[in-house]
Amino acid sequence: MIFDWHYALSLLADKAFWSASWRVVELSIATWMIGIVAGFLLALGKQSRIAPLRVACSAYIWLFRSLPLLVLLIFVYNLPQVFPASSVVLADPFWAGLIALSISEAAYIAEIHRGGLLSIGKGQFEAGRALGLRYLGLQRLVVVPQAFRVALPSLVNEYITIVKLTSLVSVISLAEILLVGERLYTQNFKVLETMLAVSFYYVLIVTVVGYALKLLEQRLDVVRREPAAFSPAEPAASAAETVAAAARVEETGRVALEAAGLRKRYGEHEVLKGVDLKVQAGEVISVIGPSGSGKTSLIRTLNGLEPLDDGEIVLHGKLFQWGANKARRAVSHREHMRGIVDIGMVFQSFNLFPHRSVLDNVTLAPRYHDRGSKAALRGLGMEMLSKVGMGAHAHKYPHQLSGGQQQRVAIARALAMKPSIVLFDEPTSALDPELVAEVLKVIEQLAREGMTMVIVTHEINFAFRISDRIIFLENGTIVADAAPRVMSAFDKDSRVAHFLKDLQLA
Ligand SMILES: Nc1ncnc2c1ncn2[C@@H]1O[C@H](COP(=O)(O)OP(=O)(O)OP(=O)(O)O)[C@@H](O)[C@H]1O
Repeated sequence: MIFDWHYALSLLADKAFWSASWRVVELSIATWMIGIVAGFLLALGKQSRIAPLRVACSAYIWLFRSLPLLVLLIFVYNLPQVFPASSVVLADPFWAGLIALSISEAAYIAEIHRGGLLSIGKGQFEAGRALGLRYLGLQRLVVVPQAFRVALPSLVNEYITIVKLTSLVSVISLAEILLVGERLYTQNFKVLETMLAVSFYYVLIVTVVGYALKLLEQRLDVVRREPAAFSPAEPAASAAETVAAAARVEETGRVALEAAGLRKRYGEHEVLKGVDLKVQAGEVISVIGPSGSGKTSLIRTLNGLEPLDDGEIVLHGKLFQWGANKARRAVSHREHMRGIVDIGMVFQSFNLFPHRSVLDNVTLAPRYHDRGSKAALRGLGMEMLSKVGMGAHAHKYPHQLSGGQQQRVAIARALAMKPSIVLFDEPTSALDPELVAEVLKVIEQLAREGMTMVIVTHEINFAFRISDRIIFLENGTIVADAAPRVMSAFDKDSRVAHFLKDLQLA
C-alpha cells in the first residue's frame, strides 16, 4: 500500500478538521481557566486551618486524581439516565466533556497551585499583615500574583496535557479532531494519512497557544524586566496632591505605647518572662542583649505579629493586644487593625514585595486603606522615597536594588502609612558591612525628626548615639533600662558592662 501524500496534504485544508480544531481550542482553554480558578480554591482549602474544609478539599484532590478521565467522561455524559433534568446541559457532548475535564483538571492544578503557594515566604505574609492587609487583601495583592507566577510554567505545561486529553472526549461523540479523523478513515481506510493530519492539528494548537502562554509567562516575570528609565519630571507631585507626607510626630511626653507583664513561650521555652515597657511619644528606644535573649520576640509581640500568652499592650491609651490567658476582648477587630497600621514595622530581611515596583511597594498599603487619590498617594510615595534617598529608583523592582537600598525602601513603605511608632527588627543585620551606614543614616534622621521608634539592634555605638533609652534584655527579662549616658557609667562588674565589653573585644 502506498502512502497517499496528496490525500494527506488535502486534509490540511479540510473544513471539518479546522472546525474540530477550533472546538479543541475552546474546550482546552475553558478547561484550563476553570481548572486554574477551581484548583486555586482547592489549594487554599487544602491549606486551610478549618479542618472540615481541609479534609473535603484533600479528599476531592485525592479522588479525582485517582479516577481515569475516560471513566469520568462516560459517567458525566450518562448522568441524565439517573437525573433526567441534567440532560439540558449534559446531552451536549461539549458541555459534558468540559465538566468532566474541569472536574479532573481542578484536582491536578490544585497541586500545582499548592507548590506556588508554598513558595511564598513567611516574610511576605508578615509584611502584609504589618501593613494591615486583611486575609483577602493579602491573597489578592501579595500571595496570588506571586504564587501564580511561580506556578505558571507548570500551568502552561498542564495546558498542553489538556489539549491532548481532549482527544478522549471523542468517546462521548464530540466531533473533535480525533473523531473527525476516525470518521474519515473508517470510510476510506487511509489510516496513516488521516492520523498524520490529526497529528498536524494537535501540534499546531499546542504550538500556537503554547507560544501565547509563554509570552504571558515572560510578561509576568519581573526578574527579566529592565528598570524603566526614571523621569525627573514625573515625581513628587504637587504640594496640593500630596497627602501630608511627613512622618507623624506625636506631641512628646505622652505615653505612646505601654506593655505590661508580656509573656511569650514557644513550647516549653519561655522567651519573654513578664516584660514591662513604656514608650513615650518622640522617644527612641534601642533594645540590646545577647543572641536569643528575646529581643525579636519582644518587638514582634508589640505589633501583633506574635500572639501573647499573657500581659497586655495599650496603644495611645487604648487596649491593643492582650494575652491568650486573658479573657478580655474589649477591642473590636476594626480597632485592632487600626492599631496595627499605627505601628510601622521594618524587618531584618526587608520583606519587600518582589512582584511590585519600588513605588508600588510604598503605596500599596495606603492605597489598600484608601488614604487618598491615586495622584496623591503617588506623591506621598515619591516623597517617602525621596526622604530615604530612593526617589530615583521608584520604578525599579526590589531585585534590582542592593540590600541597603531595599531596606531604605522598606523604611519608606512603613512610613507611608504615617504610623505613630516605628519598630525596627535588626534593620542592618542582613546587610553587608559597607551598606549598614546608609540605613543607619536614615534611621538617625528619623530620630532627629522626633519619630517614636523602638529599635532592636546589634549596632551598639549607633544605639548609644541616637537613643533616649537603652533596654538591655537577657533571658526574656529587662535587666537594665536607662539613658545611654547612665548605662555607659554602669559598674564594670554589672551584666550590661560585661556584655558591652565582650562586644568590643569581639
Ligand atoms: N517561632 C519560633 N519558634 C520556636 N522558638 C522560637 C521562635 N522564635 C524564636 N524562638 C526562640 O526564642 C528565643 C528568643 O529568640 P529571639 O529571636 O527573640 O531572640 P533575639 O534576642 O532576637 O536573638 P538574635 O539577637 O540572635 O536575633 C530563641 O531561643 C529562639 O530560638
